[in-house]
Amino acid sequence: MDYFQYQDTTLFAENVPVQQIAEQYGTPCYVYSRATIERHWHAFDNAAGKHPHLICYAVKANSNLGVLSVMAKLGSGFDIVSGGELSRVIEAGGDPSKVVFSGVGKTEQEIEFALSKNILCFNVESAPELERINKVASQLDVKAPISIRVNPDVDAKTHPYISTGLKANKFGIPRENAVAIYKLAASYEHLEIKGMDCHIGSQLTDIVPFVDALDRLLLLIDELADMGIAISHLDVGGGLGVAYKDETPPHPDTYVEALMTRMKTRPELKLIFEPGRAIMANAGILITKVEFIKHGEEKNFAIVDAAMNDLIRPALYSAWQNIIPAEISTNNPKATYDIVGPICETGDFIGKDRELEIAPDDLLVVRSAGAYGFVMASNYNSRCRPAEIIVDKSSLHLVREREVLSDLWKGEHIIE
Ligand SMILES: Cc1ncc(COP(=O)(O)O)c(C=O)c1O
Ligand SMILES: N[C@@H](CCCC[NH3+])C(=O)O
Repeated sequence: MDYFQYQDTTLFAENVPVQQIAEQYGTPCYVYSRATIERHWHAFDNAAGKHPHLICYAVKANSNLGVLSVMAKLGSGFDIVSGGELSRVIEAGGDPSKVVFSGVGKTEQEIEFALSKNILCFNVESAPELERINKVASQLDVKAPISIRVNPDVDAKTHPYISTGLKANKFGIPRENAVAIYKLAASYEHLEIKGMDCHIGSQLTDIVPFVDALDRLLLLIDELADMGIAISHLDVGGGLGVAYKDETPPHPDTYVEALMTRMKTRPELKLIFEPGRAIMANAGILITKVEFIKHGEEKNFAIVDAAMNDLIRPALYSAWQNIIPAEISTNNPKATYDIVGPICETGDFIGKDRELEIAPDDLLVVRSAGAYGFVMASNYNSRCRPAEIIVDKSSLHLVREREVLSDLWKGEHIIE
């Protein structure tokens, strides 16, 4: 079921025509479907069934408070990578005791903040980080719950910029050093070993690397158990891919069920999932308006009001996202366009070589824009960042106002 569908020639977001959203809130704007978010989240949760588990939505994919509040109402946990993300989770009504804290560079202030909120676990990425967490916990006279992020060294076969499970990556502890680091953790008075975690990359479309990684971690858990180090949860990270074009990633339930087959003999070991993209990417669109049509010698350009500052994935990863009209029209000649923004960079494109029948003032919709969209937006070229809206059946909720000019220089000062 797709909640962004045409009825006749008109594209709808749930029960609302996209055109109406643009008229009400202007363009460019991001729109997220509540029903889609909930359906994706439940797909993970239901597939895990009765086995002890927690879905910790990866906040980095889309950290809008409205989105987080939808997730919080479902009883979701959260995977965070900064004090800022923890603050957002709390602000949105999320439960800090369901928060796992990932990331390679946690500061003392962030650790102290997270300890004061009694988070579920720190996913630790290095020996110096263990030492730092122990130090902060001892100052507060508490025990910090920790998990070690083990790098299982499996090739996730994804874009090199978003592959994280290989030896050459900055993330995690190499498999062969894992026992030593767990022993080190056990020696610290203010740490409490809770779990083991991994995250092998993002936009993975094959199930095999996930299962391989899980198998490697389970062997390690057994090895630690023999040494008297008990692990009570296993966090398998995120990374499940989505269909942007013709990819065929496993459905969340197929993915979760594949991992569950390995867990049948371990009813006590709680599983944690950290999906980001799989929940949010196809729950969101970016609406943009065609400003000009420009016919060049070699190319036709549709210059739109969204740019790489609003959605950087095409420019950064050559990512392909579908671009479709809000209203199908046959009044205009069919032509092949590069869809580009107004920013002064050749790399400022949203899509290339797209066949469309469009004219100035038409609305275009960039699909699969709910994850790593607004969160990676910037003010480059002093452009105000777009509005964000959640559609819930026939209701629209403005969950982030479009920036205004004075937001651009907030906190800046001129000198005399
Ligand atoms: C530790 C960790 N967990 C979860 C995620 C979410 O990944 P994805 O959006 O691919 O599910 C990421 C980002 O790749 C991550 O670094
Ligand atoms: N930002 C990336 C994904 C990064 C994953 C972060 N761990 C994307 O848009 O695909």
